[in-house]
Amino acid sequence: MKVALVQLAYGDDEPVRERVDRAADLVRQQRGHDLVILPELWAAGGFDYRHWGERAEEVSGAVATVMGQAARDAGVTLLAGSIVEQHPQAGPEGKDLWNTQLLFGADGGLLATYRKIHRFGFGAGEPKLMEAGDELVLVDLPDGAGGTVRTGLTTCYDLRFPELYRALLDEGARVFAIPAAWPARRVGHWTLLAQARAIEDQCWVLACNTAGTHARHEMGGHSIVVAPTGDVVAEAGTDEEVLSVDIDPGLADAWRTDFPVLADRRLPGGLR
Ligand SMILES: O=C(O)CCC(=O)C(=O)O
Repeated sequence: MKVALVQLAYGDDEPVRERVDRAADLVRQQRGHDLVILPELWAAGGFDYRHWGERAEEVSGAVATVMGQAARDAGVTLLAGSIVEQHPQAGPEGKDLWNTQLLFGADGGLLATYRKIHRFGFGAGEPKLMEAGDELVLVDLPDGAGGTVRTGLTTCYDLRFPELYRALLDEGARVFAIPAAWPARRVGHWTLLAQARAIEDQCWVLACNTAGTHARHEMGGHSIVVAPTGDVVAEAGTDEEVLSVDIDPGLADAWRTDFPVLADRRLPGGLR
């Protein structure tokens, strides 16, 4: 299964429309891959809270339209990172925005959406402006060999919450796909937690971060592909870069057989 992680770099000086066209061109250049992944909130700006309201759109909006076309032009499954989703019906906290991933099939059709469950910002940014998602999302993605591989979708800060990945594992995940806008200051946590999730759940981790500096936040880059064994198969630097990697989805099951740690899971009585 050939995957491409498009570690987009952007700053405040690039108009959103140009960024969208540039990202679409990068996706079109990935023809031949089975899966292409973009980072979190790359069009609206991962930390550009002030502009989220005006840049919000429905899951059938302008960014989605361009990304669907790019997926179809390239003939790839495209996890187009996330958008600031505006929905006519407000959520339980009375807000109408979500941080929502868009997944397109190779025919350009929208296959799935995932609303970020853990909002980052400690009372500012996401928790102030957005609702939290509350649904696990798993999709069976083409594995490049005529089959499919069960893939769990999560976003950025979700990476800090191992119980979410256990839940995805228990729903059959072999791969975790993780678009992000993770800052440079804590990039050590990012690479370490990506490896931890791969090791503890014996899954592939495909973690696509943002590069560049926007809204006074330097992004960390270091997009990373980690095998179910914990081996780092590829890791980007800090600039814009496309990580192109051939992964064997069957390695998750092979490794679980070789090293059957998941079969030894136990919960003390009170936690069952
Ligand atoms: O957890 C972190 O350190 C960064 C998370 C983050 O930037 C996000 O979820 O947007």
